[in-house]
Formats: sequence, C-alpha cells, structure tokens
Amino acid sequence: MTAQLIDGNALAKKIRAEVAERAAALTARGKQPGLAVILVGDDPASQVYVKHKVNDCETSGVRSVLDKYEATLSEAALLARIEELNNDPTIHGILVQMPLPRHIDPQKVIETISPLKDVDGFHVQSAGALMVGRAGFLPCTPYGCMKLIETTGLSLKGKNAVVIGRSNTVGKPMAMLLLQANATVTICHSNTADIGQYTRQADVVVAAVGRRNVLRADMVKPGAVVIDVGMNRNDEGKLCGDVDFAGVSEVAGWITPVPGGVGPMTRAMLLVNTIEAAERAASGAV
Ligand SMILES: Nc1nc(=O)c2c([nH]1)NC[C@@H]1CN(c3ccc(C(=O)N[C@@H](CCC(=O)O)C(=O)O)cc3)C=[N+]21
Repeated sequence: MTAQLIDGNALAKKIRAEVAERAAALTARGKQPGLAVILVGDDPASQVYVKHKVNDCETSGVRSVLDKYEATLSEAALLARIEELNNDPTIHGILVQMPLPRHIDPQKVIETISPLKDVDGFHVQSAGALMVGRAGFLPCTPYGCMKLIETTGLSLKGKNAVVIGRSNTVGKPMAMLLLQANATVTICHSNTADIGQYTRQADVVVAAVGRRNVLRADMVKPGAVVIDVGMNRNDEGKLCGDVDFAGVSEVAGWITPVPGGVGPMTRAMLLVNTIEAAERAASGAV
C-alpha cells in the first residue's frame, strides 16, 4: 500500500467534539439543539444507520427524537407528522430515513420538510441554493467528502476532479461543491463509454455508484485522491465500497477506507447541519 489512508473516523470524532461545544453553549442558554429522526418500516440497514445517528446525537449533546412507524403508515400521516415537527420550536433538524415504503413519494416528503430544518440538504430549495452559491444546508455525504479531501492539503483550484455517479443525494451535489472549489469537474455515469479515460486524468476521484470495483487500479492516476462513497456488501457479507481498495491503494496518493471513511463523516455533517440550524434559530435569524 502506497496511498495514505484518510481516516474518516478520526475526523468525524474531532467534528463531533466541536459540535458538542456549540451544543453546550446553546443548551446553557436554554436552547438545546434537537434533531427529529423518522424511520418508516423495518429495513435492517436503516435500523442500524438510525441507531448510529441517535447515538451520535447523544455523544454530542444534541437532543434526538426518534419516531418509528410501521411500513403501513400512510403518506398523509407522515406529512402531518412532518408539519408538526416543522412547527415545533425545540426541533431544529428533521431527517426522514430513506428509502421509504413504495406507497410513499419521497420527493413529496422531502418538500414538506421546512427548508430551515432540512439538515439532509435534500429539499429543492437547498439544492437550488447550492447550485447558485447561496447559503443553505449542504447534503451530508458530499459535505463530508469535501472535509475529507481538505485533510490531504490538496488545493482543488485548477485540478481535475471526476465524480462517478449522478444521484441527487451524492453525485450531483458533489460535482457542484468541487466546481465551487474551482476544480474542473467531470461527471461519469452508467452511460459513460469509458470511465477510465476520465479517471486516469483525475487528481481527485469520488466514487458514488453503489457497486463494487467500479474504480480499479488501472483507472487511477498515480498520487490521486480517491474518495469512496460506496456502501456495499461483498460475497462474504463484508462491508465494502465502490473502489477496489487493495489495487487502488497501490496507485493512489490518498484513499478513504470503507468502513471508516465517508460513512462516519456523513453522520458528523448531519450534526454540523443540525447545530447550524439551531444556532440560526437561536440568533433569531429565521
Ligand atoms: N434521509 C437520509 N439521510 C441519509 O443520510 C441516509 C439515508 N436517508 N438513508 C441511507 C443512507 C446511508 N447513510 C449512511 C450513513 C453513514 C454510514 C456509516 O456510518 N457507515 C459506517 C459503517 C456502518 C456499519 O457498520 O454498517 C462506515 O462507513 O464506517 C452508512 C450509511 C446515510 N443515508
């Protein structure tokens, strides 16, 4: 292994400590930050993630409210609960865990969350703010990826960055953040003829597809920064990313592991957004 490991667990821990200080300051003024997490159905992966998020809140002094519903919950009932949380002054962030059962329209759910409490950064208003460079909540995963890239000390200005994947939650906002940092950005996706042709020119590659071995050693420029957003299981049921870690780490300059890379940072940035929302509310800015 020649690449240096980017330690997402360590950075997330540091960020949680900073969040804890800001949370304590708010709590001392009687304004403890609060995050509502809504889980619908019993998807096992979602259960694990949500438990992590609630634990993170506890260690950072953020109050969390966990609403668990049966998979049969009606869309109308979910929207009504969100409205209630929108109007609850003790709640500063609202997260509805995805995926939702098929009879519930996720876009409708997201648009019902007040943009002031949209700590996932999934609302069209948040997406629009990012697009035009205005203040708004950044989606947690791309936000965390930018923090991970920062730790390498690489300046993105004038560099080539390739994002593999074009989801609304990761790929698209990731490309926008890299563009804002003055990188030259390429988005590759399922219709891209030869992804390696692009990634071989890239100083930074962010892989966010959701499939194993999307990025292999022969596709990477020596010394490149490689950020692995993937969260997959291999044949042995072990958690693995989109990057062939063993191969790519012989070529890259920096690489994030899975687990212990982007995942913990996604959760850390959720706390940052929640604190940000609570501070804005406390300052009467909203
Ligand atoms: N409204 C909403 N917001 C989300 O942010 C959201 C979502 N829905 N639905 C599901 C995805 C997935 N996601 C993860 C976050 C952290 C880890 C994470 O912390 N992973 C650990 C390992 C966890 C394990 O052991 O399973 C790691 O990479 O080290 C994983 C996955 C957030 N998501």
